[in-house]
Amino acid sequence: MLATDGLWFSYQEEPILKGLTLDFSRQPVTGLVGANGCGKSTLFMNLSGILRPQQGAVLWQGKPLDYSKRGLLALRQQVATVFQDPEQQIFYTDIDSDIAFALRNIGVAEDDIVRRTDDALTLVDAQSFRHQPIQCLSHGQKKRVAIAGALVLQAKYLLLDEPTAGLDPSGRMQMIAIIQRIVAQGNHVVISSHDIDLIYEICDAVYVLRHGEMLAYGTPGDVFARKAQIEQAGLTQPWLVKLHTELGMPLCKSEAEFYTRMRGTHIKEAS
Ligand SMILES: Nc1ncnc2c1ncn2[C@@H]1O[C@H](COP(=O)(O)OP(=O)(O)OP(=O)(O)O)[C@@H](O)[C@H]1O
Repeated sequence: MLATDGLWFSYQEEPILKGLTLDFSRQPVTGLVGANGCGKSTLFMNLSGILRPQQGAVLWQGKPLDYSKRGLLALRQQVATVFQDPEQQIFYTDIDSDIAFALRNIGVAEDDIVRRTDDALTLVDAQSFRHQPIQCLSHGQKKRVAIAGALVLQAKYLLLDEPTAGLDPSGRMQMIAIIQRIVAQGNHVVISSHDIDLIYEICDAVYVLRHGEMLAYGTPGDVFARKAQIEQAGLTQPWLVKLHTELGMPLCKSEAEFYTRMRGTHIKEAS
């Protein structure tokens, strides 16, 4: 269980996160949305133990986080964070060494390292560029290497900060498929993103933050239907929700579902 209980965090004297009580274990994929500066990255750094709340707690497996070196090492094997900028997380020039780095650090046997690295690279579709130097990779490819570096730990929770930022449409679709594969393996994913359509389509639950406070929580369909509240948070509704609220079209979870339902409607009208 990964959660927060009345968490307050300030930089210097400035409160940024204000009494957040959130639970990321309720659903496989939880979204975190809010305007620039509302505290999403700060929350991720609290969840991964990089920052420590001044009041309240991060709860891991039902207990307040243990900030000892040992406690944090154990946490980071179970809760892995992939930050927005992949350059922040890549240390080596060759992909295999970079991904194996964390496993060597925790003393995993070499045979296991080879197997786990191979599995992680397959999961993120990185086998085709596995032997290229990292500096020759595109932004999207580096992002996938950074995710593989987190997956290799076999963490139960993956925190993804802006997973689709800077990706072209096909890179974005590939990222969605990767996230779905990670979830299909029984893991939890928390996604912080300004890509509101991604959050709507891929998440099972969404938290909306505003100035460090929780403004709303619920299923994407419920949360994004509340237009005034979404605008209050500095956000806009996903396009599929706009079609529903503005034009009365059926509320669909994905583009594919929308086209299927619309085709069905047209066929009925034509006959
Ligand atoms: N190291 C720091 N020292 C002081 N203030 C900081 C620091 N890092 C972030 N802040 C401030 O904390 C607030 C929240 O920042 P944070 O990066 O968590 O927001 P965010 O929701 O992730 O924003 P974005 O959507 O732009 O990525 C902002 O007002 C920011 O200026």
